[in-house]
Amino acid sequence: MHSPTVGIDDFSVYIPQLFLSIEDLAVARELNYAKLNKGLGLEQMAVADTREDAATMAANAVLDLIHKNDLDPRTIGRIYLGTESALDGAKPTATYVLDMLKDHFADTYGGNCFLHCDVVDLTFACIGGVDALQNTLEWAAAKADRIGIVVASDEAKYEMASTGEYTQGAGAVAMLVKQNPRLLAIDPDFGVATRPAHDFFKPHRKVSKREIIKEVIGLLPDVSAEDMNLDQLEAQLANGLTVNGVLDCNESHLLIHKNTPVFDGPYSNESYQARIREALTDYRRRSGHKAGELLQDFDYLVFHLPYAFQARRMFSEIYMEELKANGQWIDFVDRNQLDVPCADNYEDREEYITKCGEFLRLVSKTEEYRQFVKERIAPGEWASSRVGNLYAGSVFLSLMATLEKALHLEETGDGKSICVFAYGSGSKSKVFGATLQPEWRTVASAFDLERRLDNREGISYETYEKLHRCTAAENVASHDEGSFFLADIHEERNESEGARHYGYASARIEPA
Ligand SMILES: CC(C)(COP(=O)([O-])OP(=O)([O-])OC[C@H]1O[C@@H](n2cnc3c(N)ncnc32)[C@H](O)[C@@H]1OP(=O)([O-])[O-])[C@@H](O)C(=O)NCCC(=O)NCCSC(=O)C[C@@](C)(O)CC(=O)[O-]
Repeated sequence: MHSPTVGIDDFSVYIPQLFLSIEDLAVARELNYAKLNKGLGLEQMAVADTREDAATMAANAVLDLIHKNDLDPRTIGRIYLGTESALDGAKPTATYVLDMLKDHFADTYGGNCFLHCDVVDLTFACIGGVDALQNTLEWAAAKADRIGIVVASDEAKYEMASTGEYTQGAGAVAMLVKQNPRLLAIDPDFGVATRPAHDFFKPHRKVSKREIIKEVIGLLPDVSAEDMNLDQLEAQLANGLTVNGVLDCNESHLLIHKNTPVFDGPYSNESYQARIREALTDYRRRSGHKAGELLQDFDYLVFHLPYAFQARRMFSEIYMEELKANGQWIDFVDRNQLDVPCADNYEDREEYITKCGEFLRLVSKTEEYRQFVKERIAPGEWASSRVGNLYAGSVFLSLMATLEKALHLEETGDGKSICVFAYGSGSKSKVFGATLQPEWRTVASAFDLERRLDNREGISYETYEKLHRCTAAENVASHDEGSFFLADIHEERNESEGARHYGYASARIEPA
């Protein structure tokens, strides 16, 4: 049976209005800016404002997609959200997105205009958006008139002064998924590799009441925790069944969920490198593509980018394996006068593994590899340099950046193909192929990505720190009309505790 062409018809992006220059962060942290800029490709990081969260960013991206494509909300069968910045442990963030959109379109299409729209969150670190896409592609393939939206939205926030801080970012990418797409047809074969890992995660952190009491006593002048009867204080908090406060709860401890992850940078890089290699092998097994033909089969390679230069740094291993598979490796080694480490020369296995890592870095510094990066990978890097990590949205931002860059290249006609490498910590990679469709130029010309990034507002390091510490009471951006915002969070400890309410700031109409 002939299977229909399904894929992405259009993209919309929402990036917060505020950014911090990486140079200013480097000065504040006394870091070597050349390392961050030349080594990791960082220029700016998008910073979420006080009244922005994963739901507002997703809703803003979806709203733009709906307007751009003149969609009737009643025809949208699903909105699937990929996020690791969930606002609730049970209620999907996607329901908040739906709430905002429903209110926005109620006057035109009625208050029930999204009643039959299926929404859900998919979470798998940075790859949740790709999981949502794969699922929605299969759904759209099953029936001709199905229209689905996939949106990936996150705030990538790390502890201050950690090695993740300079990779931070925020934003959302929404995409329209349907049959006969104008932009990108996506092949049904997705290669996948999954191995449970603790390279980056956001656990529920367990804090005992005793620990909190000790910390509070430590803040008091002239009192020491040693002088207090901690057992008695703790026992006072476990009386009866009613919950009278934060510490006066029934459990012996509190579970705290933080947006900032626990992570091991070098290990996360190793996981990324291994998983994309394994997923590529699986992709070949499923699709029939052969080892050694990657650069013949695909014009561009697009990756999840936790920072702009991640892919170029991690891909050298696959590059080497490709050359080995197509018989060009020996010539490459000779031309570049490389000394290949040989296991027999090392008694210590660790030393040999270190040598192999150093050797791969040398491969990545060759002129041939640099040229390969310039042509196949770099077109997808520039937006990441200016935005930082979007977590679930990063791989899609990189796709948009590649297409917007390709607009300026005459030779990029329809029929050109892209191999996409997605990664999510924890850990999983998916590899899939996409092909540019005849109308891709018209669609990509309206992305407006570069102009949107140019129109943002730079903030000082001091303002960034306030936003990071959540001490700014109001939005900082001087211009935030035409977007959804977080109005308030219900604070009273009753049946509505924690409920979030959102609003929409209408765009100001400038006098003629
Ligand atoms: C990613 C790391 C580990 C990087 O760690 P790091 O210590 O910042 O950087 P590094 O030392 O590994 O590399 C610095 C590069 O700068 C170069 N350099 C040095 N000095 C100079 C100079 N003066 N001039 C020019 N270049 C310079 C240096 O040579 C090197 O480049 P190389 O040669 O290796 O290509 C860190 O930023 C980190 O911990 N980040 C957070 C975790 C992360 O992003 N991991 C990435 C993989 S996991 C992932 O992608 C999933 C994730 C994070 O998105 C989460 C999810 O799935 O939800």
